[in-house]
Amino acid sequence: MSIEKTRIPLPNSSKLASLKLQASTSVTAALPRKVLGPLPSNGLNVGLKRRSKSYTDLSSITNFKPLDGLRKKIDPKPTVNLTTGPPAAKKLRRSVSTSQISRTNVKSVNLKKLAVKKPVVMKPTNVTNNTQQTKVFKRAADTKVTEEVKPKVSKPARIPPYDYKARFNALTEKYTNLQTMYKEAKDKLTDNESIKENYQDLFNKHSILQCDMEKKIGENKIINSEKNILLSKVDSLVNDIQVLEKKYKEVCDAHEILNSDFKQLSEDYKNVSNENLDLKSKLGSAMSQIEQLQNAVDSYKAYLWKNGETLRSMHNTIQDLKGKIRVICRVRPASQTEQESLLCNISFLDECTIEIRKNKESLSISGKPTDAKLEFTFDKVFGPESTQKEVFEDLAHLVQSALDGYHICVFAYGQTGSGKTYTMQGGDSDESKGMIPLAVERIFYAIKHLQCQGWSYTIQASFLEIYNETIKDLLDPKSKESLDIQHNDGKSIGVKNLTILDVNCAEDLMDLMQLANKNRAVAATNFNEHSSRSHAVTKIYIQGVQEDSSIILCGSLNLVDLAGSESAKTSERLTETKNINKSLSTLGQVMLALHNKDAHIPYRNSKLTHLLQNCLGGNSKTLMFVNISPMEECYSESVNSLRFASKVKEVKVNAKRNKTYSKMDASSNSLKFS
Ligand SMILES: Nc1ncnc2c1ncn2[C@@H]1O[C@H](COP(=O)(O)OP(=O)(O)OP(=O)(O)O)[C@@H](O)[C@H]1O
Repeated sequence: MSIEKTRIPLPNSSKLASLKLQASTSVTAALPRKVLGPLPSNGLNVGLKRRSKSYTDLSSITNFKPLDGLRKKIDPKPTVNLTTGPPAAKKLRRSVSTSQISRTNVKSVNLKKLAVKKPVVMKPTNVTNNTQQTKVFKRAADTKVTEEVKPKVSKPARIPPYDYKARFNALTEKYTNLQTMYKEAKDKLTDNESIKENYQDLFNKHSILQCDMEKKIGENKIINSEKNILLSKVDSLVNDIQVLEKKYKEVCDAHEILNSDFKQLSEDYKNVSNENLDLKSKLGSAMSQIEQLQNAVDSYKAYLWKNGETLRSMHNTIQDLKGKIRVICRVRPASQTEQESLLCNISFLDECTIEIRKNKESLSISGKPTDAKLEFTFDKVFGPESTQKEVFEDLAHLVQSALDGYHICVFAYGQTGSGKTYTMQGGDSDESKGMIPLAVERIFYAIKHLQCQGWSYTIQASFLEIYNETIKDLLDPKSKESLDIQHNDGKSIGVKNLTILDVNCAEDLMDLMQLANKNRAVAATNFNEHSSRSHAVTKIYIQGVQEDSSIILCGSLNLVDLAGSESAKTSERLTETKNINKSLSTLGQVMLALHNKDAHIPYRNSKLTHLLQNCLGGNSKTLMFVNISPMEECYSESVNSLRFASKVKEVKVNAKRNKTYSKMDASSNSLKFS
């Protein structure tokens, strides 16, 4: 906006007053206060007040209507809050301030000039841009500076009242100025409206943005909480990572160790592989050697088998030469209680001859010359000092014969208390083991060795006693089954319903023997506190199989502990003693008949001889122990026993080996003897 100073002639006082009123109204109305702010005290009003007289008539003359229209169009109450509005409002405020400054300058300059009667007409020009505004501002500022300096300006020439033309021109110019201002204000109003619209839009956007912001704040809170959760997770993850790092380090260390171990093992594996290859080649050569050796072993086995057979036959020939029925005499030692009693005078002339006679003192008491010096020869005689193992040596050969498929019968004969049970069963200590336990041990010892030659053996056992001519199963004493003697296939003799149990080791058989001993009939006699009052028969069944040659050998070992012979006169149990003596005398008759080679052998006269039929006169090798008591009071019984044993020794029987070549029925539990 440019301002041109024009000297306007002052109107008369009435016109001036109306002009003053019109001007003040139009200016103040044209520039809304809320937009422009309060008018300065030294502004237009002041100027107009001072010049009220000169402008009153002017308005009535010119009827200056454009101001009314301007007043109506300008909104007296703009709603824009310039202090808090959006940037568009600030822009408006800035532009308004600029125009205000311009307006103030107009007032401060022009109206002051009016006051000094030098009216300056402000000729507004279209302000199109900020540069022009700035120019206006600068010019106004320059003007202000000029005003502050208060330079001495020459007063404009006063329009004389009569110069209506000049006054009209001035007023026209003023009108033009005001019109320009009106346009400006209108533009600004338009701007205001657009600004208002913009503001409204912005406000709406602001509201939307605020809502969005609130939403975002809410979201932000959620995000924050999530962030916190994530942060705590991150912390825990960091801890986990640290732990994992530690573990990773440990694993790395372990991995390194394992790597080194692996390398070492790889090297070892290589070495072992090489060694393995060497060994494989060696194995190949060894296998061929083994094959050769196997062939050699087979041929040696055959050779050994032949030799074994030869050895067996030679062994049994020797046994046969010794006699089919062998008799061994054994004199027991006197017990501590018997030491002071009179003993028989027994001499052992050699290992087979025994001399017995009555004690010298007893002879001298009788006063008669004695011829009671009796001499007996047996296969072996053993004195009181002999041990169980020494006695067993002869029996050991017969045990071998049983393994070779022979039936062996060993029985102890003698007076009660003469040491039969001791000889057959023995005592509790290892050294005092009798013939039965020693024979069992020898059987299992021999089986182990024979296994190397391809033999496999099955061992079974049964225990019975003949008491008062009744057979009792010692492994099942309460059995009510009838235990009768029967001939199996017309060859072997057995007992019906007798318990026969498998035995896998020597200990098994010893346990069975102890059980049988508990069930055996025992009573006190004059010569023995625990006298056996029955004949006890322990039978061990032996079956050997050699798979290569399909040979089956069936042998048996019958170990008989006879009841002690006793004088019926001295016995308290007559029936028992009679039965014992009867069976023993039948045994003597059988031996005599066998010795005499009688046509009839009275085996069936007693259960004992009937059961031992095959052992005494048939296909069997027999060993008889004749036990002698050293006591002088037993002299007669001892001599009787010795005489009986001598008879038995003279009996000749033919033993046969029980050898078959048939395949054995493996499912069969019981053994069948041919
Ligand atoms: N060789 C021996 N060494 C040591 N003691 C023996 C010997 N022989 C027998 N005895 C002892 O003599 C006693 C009688 O022996 P044992 O019981 O064996 O006689 P028995 O002939 O069986 O008698 P019975 O016929 O009455 O049963 C027992 O105490 C036994 O220990």
